[in-house]
Amino acid sequence: MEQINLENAIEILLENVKPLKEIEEKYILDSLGFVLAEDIISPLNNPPFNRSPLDGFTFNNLDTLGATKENPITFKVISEVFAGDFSKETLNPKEAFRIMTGAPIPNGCNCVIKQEEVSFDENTKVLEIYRELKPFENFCFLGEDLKVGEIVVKKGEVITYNHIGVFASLGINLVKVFKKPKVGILSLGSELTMPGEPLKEGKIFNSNLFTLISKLKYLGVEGIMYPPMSDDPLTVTNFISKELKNLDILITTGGVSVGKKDIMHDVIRELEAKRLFWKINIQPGTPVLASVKDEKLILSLSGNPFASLVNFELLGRPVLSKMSLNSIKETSTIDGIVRGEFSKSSSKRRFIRGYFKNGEIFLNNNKHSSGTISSLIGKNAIVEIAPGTPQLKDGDKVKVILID
Ligand SMILES: Nc1nc2c(c(=O)[nH]1)N[C@H]1C(S)=C(S)[C@@H](COP(=O)(O)OP(=O)(O)OC[C@H]3O[C@@H](n4cnc5c(N)ncnc54)[C@H](O)[C@@H]3O)O[C@H]1N2
Ligand code: MOO
Repeated sequence: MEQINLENAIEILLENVKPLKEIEEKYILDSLGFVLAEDIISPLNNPPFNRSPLDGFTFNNLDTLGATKENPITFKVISEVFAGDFSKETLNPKEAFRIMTGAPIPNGCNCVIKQEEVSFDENTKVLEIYRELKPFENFCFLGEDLKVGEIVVKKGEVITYNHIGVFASLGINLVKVFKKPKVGILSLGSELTMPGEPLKEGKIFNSNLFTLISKLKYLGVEGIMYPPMSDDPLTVTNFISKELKNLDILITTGGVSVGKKDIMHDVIRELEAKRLFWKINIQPGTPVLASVKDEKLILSLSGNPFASLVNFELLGRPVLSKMSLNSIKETSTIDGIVRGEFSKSSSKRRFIRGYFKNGEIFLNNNKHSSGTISSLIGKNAIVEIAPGTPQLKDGDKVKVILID
């Protein structure tokens, strides 16, 4: 099968997945990062009453007409209103309430003065005002934040922590959201050992599973983590045909190249899945394989740790983004100036790891092989090197894919 280019591969994958429209109800704190499946309409005026923005005194501003430093106007303070109280007392001329920040402004009052601007005698309850106040000075109106019936957030928005605070401010504790895709991660290879288990001769620890599960978590999806499976096509076929029903997409790693134990080709045949493509014109991650079984995508990434990450970022993310109505964010591409160098020539379109900051992309000068993982620490980007580039030099301009 001929190697196809990356853009073609993405197009084919996107043609084979649909945005997921299943809805569930979530407690607001669990809704972070989900797509809202309903318009949120304000059930109340917020704030629900006129309220004071200051600790001070409230009265009718007409009673302050003519007040100056030299000729203060005197009020009698008849009561105190605290946040959480609600005063029904009526106010006579030249009477005032003491009021605290957030407390409802009683009927008959239309302004608030802060306590630092007045003189007040606690014993006699006499208040002196030294200036005129305007109507509704220091006055927060009922509904000034939101009016009852107003659309607050539209269906289709991705819920952020700001939305969640607004929901809470309206007394809304449950919201309808679109379900996120159920993504299974299966790593293949008889050499794979789970961290925590003893490492036998010839074996290695399974890192792909952990990279991908934690990357999904970072992107807001709880991936389904399967124990690694050895290179036995029948066992893997049976497992996938049983598990695929519970998933929206299966991502596998390893077993896609041309070796005798690269079993995914047999598995796909046994499953009677439709092969969409095998091998794309990039490095690393060339032998990636994509197939569909019962309308579920099986995306089989290269086993090498960096190759599987490149495959995931370039192919997996657009797919998951479409399935999740864009709640799983795509990577973004930006220009960067190379700091450091990459001395290998690239006949194919190549992707290497780097750290991007303020327009510069810092390359580590060793450990670029697709089997090395430690040099991924501290990296937030993949650098694209065009085919036919002899080497990358300090100061070169490159395309940078931000993978955070
Ligand atoms: N004769 C050829 N050999 C290879 C070719 C080729 O074109 N002709 N392509 C090479 C390229 S490029 C890659 S990439 C690898 C891809 O191989 P697979 O995707 O089939 O992956 P595996 O063979 O299963 O593993 C490759 C490598 O990665 C290690 N690995 C696998 N899974 C994990 C894991 N979960 N955690 C950590 N490390 C993992 C595995 O032990 C191997 O070392 O094929 C080349 N060969
Ligand atoms: O292309 Mo492999 O995908 O070199 O790691």
